[in-house]
Amino acid sequence: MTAREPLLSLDGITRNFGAIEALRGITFEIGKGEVVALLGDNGAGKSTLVKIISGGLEPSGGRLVYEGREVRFGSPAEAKAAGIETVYQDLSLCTNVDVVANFFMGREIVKRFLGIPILQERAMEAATAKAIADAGTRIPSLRTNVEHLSGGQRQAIELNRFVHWGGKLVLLDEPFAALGVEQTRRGLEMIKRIAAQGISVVIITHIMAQAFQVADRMVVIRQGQVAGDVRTEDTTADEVVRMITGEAVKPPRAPIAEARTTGPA
Ligand SMILES: Nc1ncnc2c1ncn2[C@@H]1O[C@H](COP(=O)(O)OP(=O)(O)OP(=O)(O)O)[C@@H](O)[C@H]1O
Repeated sequence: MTAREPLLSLDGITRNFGAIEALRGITFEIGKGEVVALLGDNGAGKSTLVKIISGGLEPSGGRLVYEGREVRFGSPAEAKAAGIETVYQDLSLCTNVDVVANFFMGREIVKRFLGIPILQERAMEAATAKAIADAGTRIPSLRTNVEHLSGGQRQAIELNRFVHWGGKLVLLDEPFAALGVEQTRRGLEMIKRIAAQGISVVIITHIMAQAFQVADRMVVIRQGQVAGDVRTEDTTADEVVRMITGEAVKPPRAPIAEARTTGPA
């Protein structure tokens, strides 16, 4: 359980695909400004869970409580409107336009002059420059088409955009899989900076060192259930591996309360 004020609580989330029970009652919380690493073996259910949180899949059962209210996201657009978004490596950027256009995609600043809509290019460029500078991201020129930027720079733009438009929970599924060492280091630093601003982050990673570098808490999923929910400072890589492989469960699951066989006299 998180020590912080919860932003999102998952309560008994299940998801079936036909006869396959991909998620079998997932319960944990994500605190405000907390970085939670979601760990687990292949097929454990991590991606399914992330899709449910971000509106890409509906749960078969259970509840999502977000900012104190039960929610149901029918689509990624609904989750995004609520401030929850999955950032996939550069998939949501338009590569044939520049950084400013990407930053304001669908949210362009337009003023009408004699009834004619005019794009406020300078205002948009200034706002993009400020957001990117505030985040400490370095990009050669905001007028560069995104196709000419590196994978790390594209990811930084996506994250900066998410923060700029009031995002509250960002989900990252193996965000550094295609990045080099230096770009990964910058990406991890950026996650920490984002979290320090009060934004919550869920990161799926198979690389234990990355989880230890960036996460406040680790939630281990095994066969569709939570096998571990621990603060990073209270665990070790060895213990997390044992939770992933099923040799350890932490905290231990509460025994199922025995049914009362005798009623009150
Ligand atoms: N659309 C689907 N149809 C049928 N089964 C699915 C579907 N999506 C996921 N599954 C099954 O649900 C289970 C969990 O899959 P999921 O992709 O969530 O695991 P994962 O932990 O993200 O794995 P990986 O690390 O390999 O990406 C697996 O048994 C998988 O085969």
